[in-house]
Amino acid sequence: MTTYLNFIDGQFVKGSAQPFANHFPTTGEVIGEVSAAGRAEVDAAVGAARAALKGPWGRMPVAERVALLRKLADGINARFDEFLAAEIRDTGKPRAIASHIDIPRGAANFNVFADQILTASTETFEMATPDGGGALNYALRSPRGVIGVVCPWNLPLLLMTWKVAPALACGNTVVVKPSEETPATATLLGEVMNAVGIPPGVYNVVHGLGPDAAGEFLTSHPGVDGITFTGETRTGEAIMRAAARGVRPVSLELGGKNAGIVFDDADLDAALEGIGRACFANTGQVCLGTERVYVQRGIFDRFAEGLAEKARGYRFGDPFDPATTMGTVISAEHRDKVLSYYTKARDAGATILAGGGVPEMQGYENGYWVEPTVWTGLPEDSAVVREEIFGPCTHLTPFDSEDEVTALANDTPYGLATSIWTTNLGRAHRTAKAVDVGISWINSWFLRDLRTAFGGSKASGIGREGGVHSLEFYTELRNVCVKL
Ligand SMILES: NC(=O)c1ccc[n+]([C@@H]2O[C@H](COP(=O)([O-])OP(=O)(O)OC[C@H]3O[C@@H](n4cnc5c(N)ncnc54)[C@H](O)[C@@H]3O)[C@@H](O)[C@H]2O)c1
Ligand SMILES: O=C/C=C/C=C(\O)C(=O)O
Repeated sequence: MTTYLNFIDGQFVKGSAQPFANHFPTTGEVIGEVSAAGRAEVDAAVGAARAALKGPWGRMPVAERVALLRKLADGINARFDEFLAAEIRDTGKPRAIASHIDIPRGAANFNVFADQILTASTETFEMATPDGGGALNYALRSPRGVIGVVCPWNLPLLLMTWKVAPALACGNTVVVKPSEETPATATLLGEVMNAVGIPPGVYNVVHGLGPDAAGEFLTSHPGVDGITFTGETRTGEAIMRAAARGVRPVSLELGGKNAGIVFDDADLDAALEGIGRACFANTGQVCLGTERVYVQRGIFDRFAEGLAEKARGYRFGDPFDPATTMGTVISAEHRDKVLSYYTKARDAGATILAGGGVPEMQGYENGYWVEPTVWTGLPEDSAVVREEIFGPCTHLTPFDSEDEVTALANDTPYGLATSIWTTNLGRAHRTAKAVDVGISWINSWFLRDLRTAFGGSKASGIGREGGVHSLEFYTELRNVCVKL
């Protein structure tokens, strides 16, 4: 049985809060115990992070920091199989996903921001002055300080280092609060941090729940200078309230109810492949995923049957088996939440084109399984179409015109992502401009250039991370004016 310890000032330490079990979602069995941090450990972690800013880390030249970031990427890759096994045991996600997405990106994020900080420039302005001598303005970037990092459970390592890498690249120190569902890879990264020579206190991990626990203790701690959060919108609201005390900046990557839009001139096979992944990849637990698809009437029936066939084509099983293409959802509670929407859809009279229940799983009866599901026939104001479910399910609605579908797509409090499928160039760009989201894909989905601005509008978040946008959050930009 594994014990997941907190990582504070370069040491693994037990927490003073009530420990809790960690489950393997595939079988429901307890595989470990999480040593939850109390206020004392969170305070110690923030103190260690503050002290590290004043130590060698705070004085380290950029080139040295960059070399250490690259060693972190190498360190994760050198222990790839350990990180892979840890992520699979925590999430139940198939090896095929964790080995191609989670762990490679979890390592790559450190190289991405090592490159970014090396080439980052700041602005300079010459100005005229009444005496004719002129003046020069130049900008300086300085670290924001101690960053609180609060993470979700769907892509645990990837989404954690998506924040930690730029934070460290910019010279900050971090206190990470992984999701209570997925403690393993953040803990393992502590070992890599020590192994490559990251000074103690630069990277700290405190485990625990959110409200009235490590999450809240961290985000309300006065020693935290900025908070970066990925998770549910309502949690983001709670974190904003905590950050308001002391006027700390927040970067929020929140929920979504993303629309897929398929016009009748789309490449049908490409649209089915892309929308299929957007609906069902990672058992539908991807914030950028698609839980509502609008299909132009001319191809609706063909598309609906094709997507239903995709849903029926997944193979459930042992996530370590390379042949498995769909795993469980993260927890019994989340399974029950997803199945409650399956019930709502059925009770509301949805036409169920595929799935709608729980697969037969010989030998894995206690796993948190749900079937990939495709519905149609519900009104736009139904819960299934309005609310984020975060499972392998989607609702199809036919449409006729471009104006109609952009209105349908925008009729949501969220604004995270969309994918648009058409071979008409003008319509593609018009629709991408008209749909009010942070990220639009045309004839593609989840193609990620990590230099681009990543984030959502409306209830999907505040701020952008990625490329230079991360530097905007993880540094303070200061102007110096010199009289010549
Ligand atoms: N926009 C994005 O990039 C993105 C990416 C991944 C997931 N998400 C969203 O995340 C959600 C799923 O992840 P989740 O269930 O872990 O989200 P969640 O909000 O339940 O939890 C996220 C983290 O917040 C912590 N937390 C909860 N309440 C807190 C509080 N009051 N104070 C401080 N910390 C608190 C949790 O312990 C966890 O570590 C979905 O809504 C999904 O859309 C968004
Ligand atoms: O579930 C949400 C996925 C987010 C992905 C990223 O933040 C990324 O690809 O950088």
